[in-house]
Amino acid sequence: MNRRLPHTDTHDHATSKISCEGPCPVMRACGGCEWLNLPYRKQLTRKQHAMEELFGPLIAELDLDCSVEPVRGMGANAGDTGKIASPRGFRHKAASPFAPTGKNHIASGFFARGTHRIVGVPDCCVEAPGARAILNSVARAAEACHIPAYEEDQCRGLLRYAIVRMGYHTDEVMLTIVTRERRMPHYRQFITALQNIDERITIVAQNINPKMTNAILGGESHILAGRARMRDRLLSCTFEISPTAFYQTNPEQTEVLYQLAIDGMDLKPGDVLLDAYCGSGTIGMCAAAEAKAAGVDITLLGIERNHFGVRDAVRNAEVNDLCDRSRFIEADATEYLQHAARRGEHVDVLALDPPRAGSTPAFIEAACAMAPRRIVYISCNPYTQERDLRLFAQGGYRMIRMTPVDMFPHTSHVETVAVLTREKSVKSYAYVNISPSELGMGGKVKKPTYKQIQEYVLKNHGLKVSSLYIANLKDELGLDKQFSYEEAEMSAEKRPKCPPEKREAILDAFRHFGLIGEDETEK
Ligand SMILES: C[S@@+](CC[C@H](N)C(=O)[O-])C[C@H]1O[C@@H](n2cnc3c(N)ncnc32)[C@H](O)[C@@H]1O
Repeated sequence: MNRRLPHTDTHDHATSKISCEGPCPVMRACGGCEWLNLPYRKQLTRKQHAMEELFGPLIAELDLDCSVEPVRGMGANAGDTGKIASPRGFRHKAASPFAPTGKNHIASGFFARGTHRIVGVPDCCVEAPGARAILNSVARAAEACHIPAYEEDQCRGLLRYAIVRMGYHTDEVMLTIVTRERRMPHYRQFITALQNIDERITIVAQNINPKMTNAILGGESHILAGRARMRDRLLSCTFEISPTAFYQTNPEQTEVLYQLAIDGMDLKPGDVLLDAYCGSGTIGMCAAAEAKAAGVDITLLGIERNHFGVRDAVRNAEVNDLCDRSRFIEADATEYLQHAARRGEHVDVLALDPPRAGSTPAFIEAACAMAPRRIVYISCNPYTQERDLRLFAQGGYRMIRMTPVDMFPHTSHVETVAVLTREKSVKSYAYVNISPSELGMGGKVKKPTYKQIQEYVLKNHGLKVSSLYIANLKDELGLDKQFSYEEAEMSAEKRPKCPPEKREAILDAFRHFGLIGEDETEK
């Protein structure tokens, strides 16, 4: 690859460098760092209070023997009193949209809050040094090569975004351009210009997004120059990352987050660790590597629905010499867990790190039925996590640790790590869910599926009902011979209690599907 020192951006709007020590001149327009003017200690105090307010009632209601631990902030002094330096340069992934402005000029920067108007940003103090300069230089390279920028409102033009990922423990940089279509004029000249932006660029990739959407990435990607993946390290592992696979943006705090998760797993020799929503397999592999270094061999299973994430995870297992005892599966986490629970698969420790929407009731139900000794729930949205923790509690899990981590200084976002253990008094029970024939995967469907019953109840009563509630009622009415609480040795007190309105709604669905007669309300 050609090597040249970084460009100097010569455009008017880009010549005045933002001092990362002073106030940010585009803070109001950009809206990305709403707390930038608040001293860092105050930010941490606010986050701590918000988490105590959120999880306090849950801890009190369930009479849990834990409290919200002090938020792990950035910087060595984050836990002490006194002034804490305001974190800078911690975002190792940055993106810029592009738009044409005037004759052969391309604007780069951020979309002004709630609009498609681009605010020029010569430098950004929360991004890793050099990241913004690379993004702005992509616009200059496109101008030089006559690559038209995309017009959001008209859906025409070519160059939509650029995304840059800067290594944390390595000096590698991956640059991905997002275009409306694959074909580009002056293709070779443009790739060379991109490679020449910064000597650290080891990969130039192209992602194609033809859709009129606010999502940055489209479904198709390929490498234009350099290697297929960039390398970085987290804790004791090396990771190879594809252009579109998920990889955390704040690596310094990711190590704090992962270490808390690993400590919470308390892995023992021979354990099976299931890492759900595993991305490129980073949490599970860091845990397996740390255990291995301590002479504790475990088996690791990762579940992820992003094809590229799974491909990277398989490759990363090889890179970290963990492939004999690890497997990564491309699947929807809920569907996988339901099948695994039905097959009676064994898991000792479950780690889950779902997206902001949180996990699903069906995932949690199946997870509880599999009865792992520990569950470590890492969350980027504590509000959906709190909702899910209530379901885990109903399934017999007690939270023993709750630690917030500040992954996104200058914003109100907090990530959290919850460690749960299984209550000793909870007996295992048989897991019932949609059978393969009910899913239309074989055999003739004669009865309504659990899913059909759930959909009917949601549509006609506006209620979400779990398959365990349906199974419970089927068992009570003698409608299902596949499952019996008696056989599962589950006493009446331990069975899930279906609220009366849900019970009526399920009975209505049974009537609708002809499972019980019109006048059969109770048996
Ligand atoms: C917050 S990220 C965590 C990734 C990884 N644990 C890490 O720390 O890098 C959430 C991941 O869940 C994946 N995901 C989202 N929905 C999913 C689903 N229904 N089933 C499986 N994976 C899913 C996303 O592709 C993403 O990789």
